[in-house]
Amino acid sequence: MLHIEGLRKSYGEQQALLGVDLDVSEGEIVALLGPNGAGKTTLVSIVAGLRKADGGVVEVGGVDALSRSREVRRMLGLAPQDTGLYPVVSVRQNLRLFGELSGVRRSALRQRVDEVAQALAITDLLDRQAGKLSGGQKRRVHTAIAFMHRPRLLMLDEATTGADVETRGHILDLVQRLAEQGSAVLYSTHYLAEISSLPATVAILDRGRVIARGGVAELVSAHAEPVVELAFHGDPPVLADLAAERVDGDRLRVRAPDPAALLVAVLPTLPPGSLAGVEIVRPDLESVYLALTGRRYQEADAAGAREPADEGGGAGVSAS
Ligand SMILES: Nc1ncnc2c1ncn2[C@@H]1O[C@H](COP(=O)(O)OP(=O)(O)OP(=O)(O)O)[C@@H](O)[C@H]1O
Repeated sequence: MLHIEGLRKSYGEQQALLGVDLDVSEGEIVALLGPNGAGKTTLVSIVAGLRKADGGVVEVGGVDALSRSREVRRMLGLAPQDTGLYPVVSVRQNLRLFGELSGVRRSALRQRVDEVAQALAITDLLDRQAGKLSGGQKRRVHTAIAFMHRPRLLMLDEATTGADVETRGHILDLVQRLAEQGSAVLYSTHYLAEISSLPATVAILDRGRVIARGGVAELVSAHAEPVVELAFHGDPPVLADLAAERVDGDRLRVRAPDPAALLVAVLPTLPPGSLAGVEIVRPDLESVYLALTGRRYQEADAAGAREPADEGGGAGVSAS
C-alpha cells in the first residue's frame, strides 16, 4: 500500500532523510520509531504531499505520491502534528468539512462524525469552537479527522504525544480496528513502550535512515541479548573467564544469552556476603537501538525532547 525507496530530503544544510526505504502492506501496522529529530514528520509530510522530496520514490496504492499528491490524498488519513483546524467553527463542522474533503458521502457524514467522536471520546467537544480547545483536545480532533473516511493508508504522527492513558488506549484501539479492516497504518511515535500494545512491526528511523525493520521479537533476538547486572557491597570481584563490564563503581554487567545458567555458574564463585543484588535486564527495543547506534535511545531523545521519555528498562530481581 505504501512503497518508499531512496527517499531524500534536506532543509538547506540540514539533511533530514538520507535515502529511506520502507514498505507498508494492507492490514499492516508499522510503528515508525525514532528519537526527536529522526525525520519522522518529514517522512509523513512528504507522503501526504505537504512537503517536497529531493529525490526517491513514494507510491501509495501504486500511485506516484510525489507527482499525483491530490489523487493520493483521497486514500490517506493523516493526523499530522500541527495541521490547522478551522478555528472559528465547531469541532463537528471541522470533522464534517475534512470528512467531505476526503470523500465521505454527505449522507454518511453525520453517522461517521458520531462514530469517530464516540470512539475517540470527544463527543463532548463536538459543539465547542475548535480554536478554543486545549492543545491535547486539538490533537484528539486531528486524530479523529484522520479516521473520518476509513483511509486505505492511515498515518498518525506522534498522535499520542501528551495524551492521557485513556485517550492513548482509544487511539490504539481505533488503529487496530482500522488495520483489521485492511487499511495500512504508519504510526510514528518516539515512545518505544507504546509498541507493545499494538500488533505492529517496527521501522526504526535514526538520523534520516531506517536502521532496522521487522517484528519486535525478531529485532530483539537479532540485535540484543539479556544482560545480568550484579551489585556488590564495595569493589566487585574479578569474574574469571567472563567479559564483565564495571558500571557505577560497584556493579558488574555481563551479557548472558541464558541468564539462569550464568547465575548458577557465577553465584557459587563469589566471596561470601559480597553480593548486594541481582538484576536481569531483558533486551527490548531500547537495547536494539543501543546495539545498532551505540547511543541510548532516551539520551538521543532527550537531545531534542519536548517531554520525558517513559520507556521502561529491565526486570529487576532483588537478591540480598
Ligand atoms: N522546516 C524545517 N526547516 C529546517 N530544518 C527542519 C525543518 N523541519 C525539520 N527540520 C530538521 O530535519 C530533521 C528531521 O526533523 P523531523 O521533524 O522530520 O523529525 P521528527 O523525527 O519528526 O522529530 P520529532 O519527533 O521531534 O517530531 C531535524 O534535524 C529537524 O531539525
